[in-house]
Amino acid sequence: MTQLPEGARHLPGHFDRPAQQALVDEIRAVLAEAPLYTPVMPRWGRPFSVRMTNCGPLGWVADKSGYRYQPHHPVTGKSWPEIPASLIALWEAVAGYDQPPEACLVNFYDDTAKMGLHQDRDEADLSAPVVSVSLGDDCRFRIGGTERGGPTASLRLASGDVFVLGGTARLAYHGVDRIYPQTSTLLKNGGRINLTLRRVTKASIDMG
Ligand SMILES: O=C(O)CCC(=O)C(=O)O
Ligand SMILES: [Fe+2]
Repeated sequence: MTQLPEGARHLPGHFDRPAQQALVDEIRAVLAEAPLYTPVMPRWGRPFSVRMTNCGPLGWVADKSGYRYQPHHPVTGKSWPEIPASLIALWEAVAGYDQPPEACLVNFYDDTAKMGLHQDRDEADLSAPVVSVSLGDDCRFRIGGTERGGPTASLRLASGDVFVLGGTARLAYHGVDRIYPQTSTLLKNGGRINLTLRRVTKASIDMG
Protein backbone atom coordinates (compact mmCIF):
# COMPACT_ATOMS: atom_id res chain seq x y z
CA MET A 1 0.00 0.00 0.00
CA THR A 2 1.61 3.24 -1.11
CA GLN A 3 -1.08 5.78 -0.32
CA LEU A 4 -3.61 6.31 2.42
CA PRO A 5 -6.99 4.59 2.06
CA GLU A 6 -9.98 6.74 0.99
CA GLY A 7 -11.19 8.81 3.92
CA ALA A 8 -7.90 8.75 5.85
CA ARG A 9 -6.39 12.22 6.25
CA HIS A 10 -3.09 13.22 7.81
CA LEU A 11 -2.94 16.91 8.82
CA PRO A 12 0.72 17.45 9.80
CA GLY A 13 1.32 20.28 12.27
CA HIS A 14 -2.36 21.15 12.63
CA PHE A 15 -1.60 22.45 16.14
CA ASP A 16 1.37 24.82 16.46
CA ARG A 17 3.63 24.69 19.50
CA PRO A 18 1.64 27.15 21.66
CA ALA A 19 -1.59 25.28 20.85
CA GLN A 20 0.12 21.98 21.73
CA GLN A 21 1.25 23.44 25.05
CA ALA A 22 -2.27 24.66 25.80
CA LEU A 23 -3.64 21.18 25.01
CA VAL A 24 -1.09 19.54 27.32
CA ASP A 25 -2.19 21.87 30.14
CA GLU A 26 -5.82 20.91 29.52
CA ILE A 27 -4.96 17.22 29.47
CA ARG A 28 -3.03 17.58 32.75
CA ALA A 29 -6.23 18.97 34.29
CA VAL A 30 -8.16 15.98 32.91
CA LEU A 31 -5.58 13.58 34.39
CA ALA A 32 -5.88 15.24 37.81
CA GLU A 33 -9.57 14.31 37.85
CA ALA A 34 -9.40 11.08 35.88
CA PRO A 35 -6.00 9.42 36.40
CA LEU A 36 -4.39 7.16 33.81
CA TYR A 37 -5.02 3.48 34.47
CA THR A 38 -3.77 0.30 32.81
CA PRO A 39 -6.51 -1.44 30.84
CA VAL A 40 -6.36 -5.21 30.32
CA MET A 41 -7.34 -7.36 27.37
CA PRO A 42 -10.69 -9.14 27.46
CA ARG A 43 -10.61 -12.78 28.65
CA TRP A 44 -6.92 -13.26 29.39
CA GLY A 45 -6.38 -10.02 31.21
CA ARG A 46 -3.04 -9.21 29.64
CA PRO A 47 -2.26 -5.55 30.41
CA PHE A 48 -2.03 -3.00 27.60
CA SER A 49 1.35 -1.26 27.33
CA VAL A 50 -0.57 1.99 26.80
CA ARG A 51 -2.14 3.67 29.83
CA MET A 52 -5.53 5.33 29.32
CA THR A 53 -8.19 7.63 30.60
CA ASN A 54 -11.03 9.59 28.96
CA CYS A 55 -12.97 12.80 28.94
CA GLY A 56 -16.48 13.36 27.62
CA PRO A 57 -19.89 11.92 28.50
CA LEU A 58 -18.64 8.45 27.56
CA GLY A 59 -15.24 6.81 27.85
CA TRP A 60 -13.81 3.74 26.16
CA VAL A 61 -12.67 1.07 28.60
CA ALA A 62 -11.18 -2.41 28.34
CA ASP A 63 -11.27 -5.05 31.03
CA LYS A 64 -11.65 -8.82 31.35
CA SER A 65 -15.29 -8.67 30.32
CA GLY A 66 -14.68 -6.77 27.09
CA TYR A 67 -14.45 -3.42 25.36
CA ARG A 68 -17.19 -0.86 25.91
CA TYR A 69 -18.13 2.76 26.50
CA GLN A 70 -19.24 3.83 29.96
CA PRO A 71 -19.96 7.16 31.69
CA HIS A 72 -17.58 6.65 34.62
CA HIS A 73 -13.91 5.97 35.30
CA PRO A 74 -13.37 2.26 36.06
CA VAL A 75 -11.08 2.94 39.04
CA THR A 76 -12.47 6.08 40.68
CA GLY A 77 -16.12 5.52 39.69
CA LYS A 78 -16.42 9.24 38.92
CA SER A 79 -17.90 10.76 35.75
CA TRP A 80 -15.29 11.58 33.12
CA PRO A 81 -14.29 15.27 32.96
CA GLU A 82 -15.50 17.42 30.07
CA ILE A 83 -13.83 17.42 26.68
CA PRO A 84 -11.71 20.63 26.42
CA ALA A 85 -13.25 23.31 24.18
CA SER A 86 -10.23 23.31 21.85
CA LEU A 87 -10.89 19.66 21.00
CA ILE A 88 -14.58 20.30 20.37
CA ALA A 89 -13.43 23.07 18.01
CA LEU A 90 -11.08 20.64 16.26
CA TRP A 91 -13.96 18.21 15.75
CA GLU A 92 -16.14 20.99 14.33
CA ALA A 93 -13.34 21.99 11.96
CA VAL A 94 -12.44 18.57 10.58
CA ALA A 95 -15.12 15.94 11.32
CA GLY A 96 -17.83 17.05 8.90
CA TYR A 97 -20.42 15.67 11.30
CA ASP A 98 -23.22 17.69 12.88
CA GLN A 99 -23.22 16.13 16.35
CA PRO A 100 -20.47 16.69 18.93
CA PRO A 101 -18.02 13.96 19.91
CA GLU A 102 -19.04 11.95 22.98
CA ALA A 103 -15.75 10.36 23.89
CA CYS A 104 -12.17 11.52 23.97
CA LEU A 105 -9.83 8.64 24.74
CA VAL A 106 -6.49 9.75 26.17
CA ASN A 107 -3.72 7.26 25.40
CA PHE A 108 -0.33 7.63 27.05
CA TYR A 109 2.63 5.81 25.48
CA ASP A 110 5.92 5.51 27.33
CA ASP A 111 9.10 4.81 25.31
CA THR A 112 8.30 1.12 24.84
CA ALA A 113 4.50 1.18 24.50
CA LYS A 114 2.73 0.23 21.29
CA MET A 115 -0.73 -0.62 20.04
CA GLY A 116 -1.43 -3.63 17.83
CA LEU A 117 -3.40 -3.40 14.58
CA HIS A 118 -7.10 -3.08 15.31
CA GLN A 119 -10.32 -1.53 14.03
CA ASP A 120 -12.24 1.08 16.02
CA ARG A 121 -15.68 -0.49 15.92
CA ASP A 122 -17.21 -0.21 19.36
CA GLU A 123 -19.26 2.82 18.30
CA ALA A 124 -22.92 2.54 17.23
CA ASP A 125 -22.43 5.40 14.79
CA LEU A 126 -19.79 4.56 12.22
CA SER A 127 -20.79 7.44 9.94
CA ALA A 128 -18.83 9.86 12.14
CA PRO A 129 -15.06 9.84 11.70
CA VAL A 130 -12.43 9.18 14.35
CA VAL A 131 -10.28 12.29 14.88
CA SER A 132 -6.97 11.90 16.66
CA VAL A 133 -4.26 14.26 17.88
CA SER A 134 -0.61 13.41 18.58
CA LEU A 135 1.37 15.23 21.30
CA GLY A 136 4.94 14.62 22.42
CA ASP A 137 7.30 12.07 20.92
CA ASP A 138 6.90 10.87 17.33
CA CYS A 139 5.52 7.43 16.57
CA ARG A 140 5.33 5.06 13.66
CA PHE A 141 1.65 4.73 12.80
CA ARG A 142 0.50 1.85 10.60
CA ILE A 143 -2.68 1.79 8.55
CA GLY A 144 -4.15 -0.86 6.27
CA GLY A 145 -7.49 -1.65 4.72
CA THR A 146 -10.67 -2.99 6.23
CA GLU A 147 -9.53 -6.64 6.13
CA ARG A 148 -7.12 -8.06 8.66
CA GLY A 149 -3.91 -9.26 7.02
CA GLY A 150 -4.06 -6.93 4.01
CA PRO A 151 -1.31 -4.55 2.89
CA THR A 152 -0.43 -1.67 5.19
CA ALA A 153 1.38 1.65 4.97
CA SER A 154 3.34 3.28 7.75
CA LEU A 155 3.89 6.93 8.44
CA ARG A 156 5.45 9.00 11.15
CA LEU A 157 3.11 11.05 13.33
CA ALA A 158 4.63 14.04 15.12
CA SER A 159 3.49 16.36 17.87
CA GLY A 160 0.63 18.57 16.72
CA ASP A 161 -0.42 16.26 13.90
CA VAL A 162 -4.07 15.36 13.44
CA PHE A 163 -5.17 12.13 11.81
CA VAL A 164 -8.74 11.50 10.63
CA LEU A 165 -10.25 8.10 9.90
CA GLY A 166 -13.44 8.68 7.94
CA GLY A 167 -15.24 7.26 4.92
CA THR A 168 -13.96 3.80 3.97
CA ALA A 169 -11.01 4.27 6.31
CA ARG A 170 -13.35 4.56 9.30
CA LEU A 171 -12.95 0.79 9.67
CA ALA A 172 -9.35 0.59 8.48
CA TYR A 173 -6.99 -1.51 10.59
CA HIS A 174 -4.44 0.72 12.30
CA GLY A 175 -1.95 0.67 15.15
CA VAL A 176 1.19 2.17 16.61
CA ASP A 177 4.34 0.11 15.95
CA ARG A 178 6.69 2.13 18.10
CA ILE A 179 7.52 5.39 19.79
CA TYR A 180 10.65 7.32 18.82
CA PRO A 181 11.96 8.42 22.25
CA GLN A 182 13.30 11.93 22.77
CA THR A 183 12.02 13.32 19.49
CA SER A 184 9.95 16.06 21.15
CA THR A 185 10.49 18.46 24.03
CA LEU A 186 6.77 19.03 24.61
CA LEU A 187 6.31 16.58 27.50
CA LYS A 188 8.96 17.11 30.13
CA ASN A 189 9.21 13.43 31.02
CA GLY A 190 8.94 12.22 27.42
CA GLY A 191 6.44 9.83 25.94
CA ARG A 192 3.50 10.39 23.61
CA ILE A 193 -0.09 11.40 24.24
CA ASN A 194 -2.76 10.52 21.70
CA LEU A 195 -6.23 12.03 21.97
CA THR A 196 -8.94 10.23 20.04
CA LEU A 197 -12.32 11.90 19.57
CA ARG A 198 -15.30 9.73 18.68
CA ARG A 199 -19.04 9.88 18.29
CA VAL A 200 -20.46 6.81 20.02
CA THR A 201 -24.27 6.87 19.80
CA LYS A 202 -26.43 7.73 16.81
CA ALA A 203 -28.82 10.21 18.39
CA SER A 204 -28.01 13.01 20.76
CA ILE A 205 -27.83 11.52 24.24
CA ASP A 206 -28.77 12.87 27.60
CA MET A 207 -26.71 11.20 30.31
CA GLY A 208 -28.95 12.81 32.93
O1 LIG B 1 -2.18 6.39 19.28
C1 LIG B 1 -2.67 6.46 18.15
O2 LIG B 1 -2.26 7.22 17.27
C2 LIG B 1 -3.82 5.53 17.79
C3 LIG B 1 -4.71 5.19 18.94
C4 LIG B 1 -5.81 4.27 18.54
O3 LIG B 1 -5.81 3.70 17.49
C5 LIG B 1 -6.95 4.05 19.44
O4 LIG B 1 -6.95 4.56 20.57
O5 LIG B 1 -7.90 3.37 19.03
FE1 LIG C 1 -7.77 2.86 17.08
